[in-house]
Amino acid sequence: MAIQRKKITVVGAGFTGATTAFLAAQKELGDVVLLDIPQLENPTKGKALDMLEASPVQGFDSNIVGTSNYDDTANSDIVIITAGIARKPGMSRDDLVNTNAGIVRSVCDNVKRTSPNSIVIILSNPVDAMTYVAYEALGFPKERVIGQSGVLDTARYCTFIAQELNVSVEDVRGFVLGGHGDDMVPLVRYSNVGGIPIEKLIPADRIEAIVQRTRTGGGEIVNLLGNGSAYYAPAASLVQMAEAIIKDKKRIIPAIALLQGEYGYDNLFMGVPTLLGGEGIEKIFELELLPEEKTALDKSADSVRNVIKVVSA
Ligand SMILES: NC(=O)C1=CN([C@@H]2O[C@H](COP(=O)(O)OP(=O)(O)OC[C@H]3O[C@@H](n4cnc5c(N)ncnc54)[C@H](O)[C@@H]3O)[C@@H](O)[C@H]2O)C=CC1
Ligand SMILES: O=C([O-])CC(=O)C(=O)O
Repeated sequence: MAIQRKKITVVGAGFTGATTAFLAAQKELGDVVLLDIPQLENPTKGKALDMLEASPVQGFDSNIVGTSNYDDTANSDIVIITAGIARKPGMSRDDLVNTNAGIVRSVCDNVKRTSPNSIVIILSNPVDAMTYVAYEALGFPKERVIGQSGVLDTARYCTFIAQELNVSVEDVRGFVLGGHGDDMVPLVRYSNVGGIPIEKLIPADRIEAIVQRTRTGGGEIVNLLGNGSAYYAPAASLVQMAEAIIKDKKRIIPAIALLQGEYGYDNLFMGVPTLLGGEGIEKIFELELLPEEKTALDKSADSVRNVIKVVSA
């Protein structure tokens, strides 16, 4: 019997979407369909063809097509949603909420029709609220609606720790809990380098500086770019999540999940450590938090709730 390649659709062929498509193809995760609005059909086809023409040089056999027609995305295994507007200097992610909620809803109506069995990963900001919007619009089981924030936030955190100690990023472990906003919660107590707790290696004031820089890491890039937001690290993060699902790797990865009692929150989408495998979110890990950690997480949860209120009103 012929082996069926996996099919990955990336909705939104802008900076994050195009980069994600290329990275996913380079890793041969499956065949990639890149979709944008009809007004951008030719540029989307052009980007996809350009990527495909890199395949003999890079040595990958994934197919990549560009389209504006959801029929071409039919029966995708994974759909990654990057559609929407990005912020500019002076804006918060929450300023995007109304515009992007409309876009994510309309994208999800199409995904529901054409790829009813897919696992959907949402990137569009404000991403915790957009994951809620997608969940409502798709009507899929909660395991199959996942938001991306924790891989990226953790990657930034680990980058800064590795820089501080001048050690390999490969030996740095940690993770970030909470909403994808300036009050996210990097968990210092669970962070280590080669198994050594970072509190034994980095002075407290420097750890605090790293935590703060992580929280505002997206804004740092927005200010440097001047006309858009980060896309290389976000795309790499999406591809790590897609790979965990496609290869059923059962990785422990922080992701935005629907919380129904976990950490004391009900019906809230927020970043928590999850087990990602072939079924999507196969488990949520609930850690015991110190009172100050729980207070910080409550603050982040309140911020997420306030944004979700805007889109559920
Ligand atoms: N959750 C996270 O960690 C991150 C989230 N983001 C968010 O991802 C989103 C995309 O960012 P970029 O790719 O940099 O923006 P971009 O502006 O480069 O690309 C967005 C693309 O979406 C397309 N689009 C708009 N409406 C659409 C629709 N109805 N159907 C299909 N495509 C549609 C646009 O035409 C555009 O090509 C933004 O909301 C940004 O804030 C970006 C980085 C990290
Ligand atoms: O900062 C932004 O607007 C984009 C984003 O979510 C990030 O890079 O963390």
